[in-house]
Amino acid sequence: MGFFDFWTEDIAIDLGTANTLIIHDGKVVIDSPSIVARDRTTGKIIATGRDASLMQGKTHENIKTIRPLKDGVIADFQASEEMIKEFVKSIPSIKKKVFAPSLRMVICIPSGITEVEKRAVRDSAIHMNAKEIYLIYEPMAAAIGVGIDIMEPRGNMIIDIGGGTTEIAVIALAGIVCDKSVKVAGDLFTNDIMYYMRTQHNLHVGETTAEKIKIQIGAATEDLETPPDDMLVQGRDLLSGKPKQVQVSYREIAKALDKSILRIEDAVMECLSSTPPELAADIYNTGIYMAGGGSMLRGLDKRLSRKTDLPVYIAEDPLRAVVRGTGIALKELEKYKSVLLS
Ligand SMILES: Nc1ncnc2c1ncn2[C@@H]1O[C@H](COP(=O)(O)OP(=O)(O)OP(=O)(O)O)[C@@H](O)[C@H]1O
Repeated sequence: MGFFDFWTEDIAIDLGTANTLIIHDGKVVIDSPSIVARDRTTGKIIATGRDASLMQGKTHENIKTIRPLKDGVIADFQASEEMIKEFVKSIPSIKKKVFAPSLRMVICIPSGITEVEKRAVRDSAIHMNAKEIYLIYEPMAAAIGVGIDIMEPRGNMIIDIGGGTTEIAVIALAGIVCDKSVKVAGDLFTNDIMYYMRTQHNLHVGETTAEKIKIQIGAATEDLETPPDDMLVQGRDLLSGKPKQVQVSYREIAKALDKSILRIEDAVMECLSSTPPELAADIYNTGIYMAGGGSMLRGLDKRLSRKTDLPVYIAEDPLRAVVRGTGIALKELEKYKSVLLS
């Protein structure tokens, strides 16, 4: 270990549209919604992560909640930098330090990201005192995170359904052979539910409530083997303006999400049809792996399996697969150098 290594901390970041996760010393030390709350009069950030997320939809005119990432990329640079700084500062072993350490970072990025967007991620890391920065594509990180040996001469398909994007990739010999990134994921599912409640029940529900509906009774198909019970949903009646409650079934939510899921199905089929035949033969044997929070939507694995005639497996801890893979790449930098963009 060099002298200056005492001042260097290694961190792996999954900077997601919905959640930011950080691994430090081999452990997940931050797992928090990607949200900040800003005081409009002073311009200062007054809450970050979970605290800011509790304020969402309940703020007055002096407070604004911001989600700094949109569709997997940084949309508000200042807010995103301040958010990551707060997260890094709150890591217990870094908090104890008198001087801010310099950082060696591996950050994962969507595969459909542009050069300008990559530059923005790098610049943000530099402003945070990062002296070594590596970027890794999300599907690659997800594949490592679910335990796929990406170095092998064997094709594997991975689908990462996050908050802003769904990334589909075929990986072999440590490279992405073909990929497809669509802006259809958890956030759009939530919007679909808000729209459905407005148009079918005349009920205006907020984003937080719509996300709760998605998690509690959301489904990708109307024929679930073990369906969840109906849910009572409260919101504001669009006609009378009064608070109102309605009962909603998973079948209704499956209908509400159908169009978005069709778009994911199409993207998967497109990726499969551009896969070279030898790799397609491998995928026939290995099946498809899914990661990301969106992959937990009930029945989505079955629906994709029916569509592709392939077995579909969901990662053990889908919300953490990407950060786990990013953390492994950080730990074994030499081994994974060929998949890291420096
Ligand atoms: N049980 C569940 N069922 C359906 N969706 C879920 C469930 N749990 C979490 N989600 C959704 O998963 C999404 C977040 O997933 P994840 O943390 O993987 O995304 P992200 O990495 O922040 O996004 P991106 O990769 O697009 O930048 C959210 O939209 C959330 O509502």
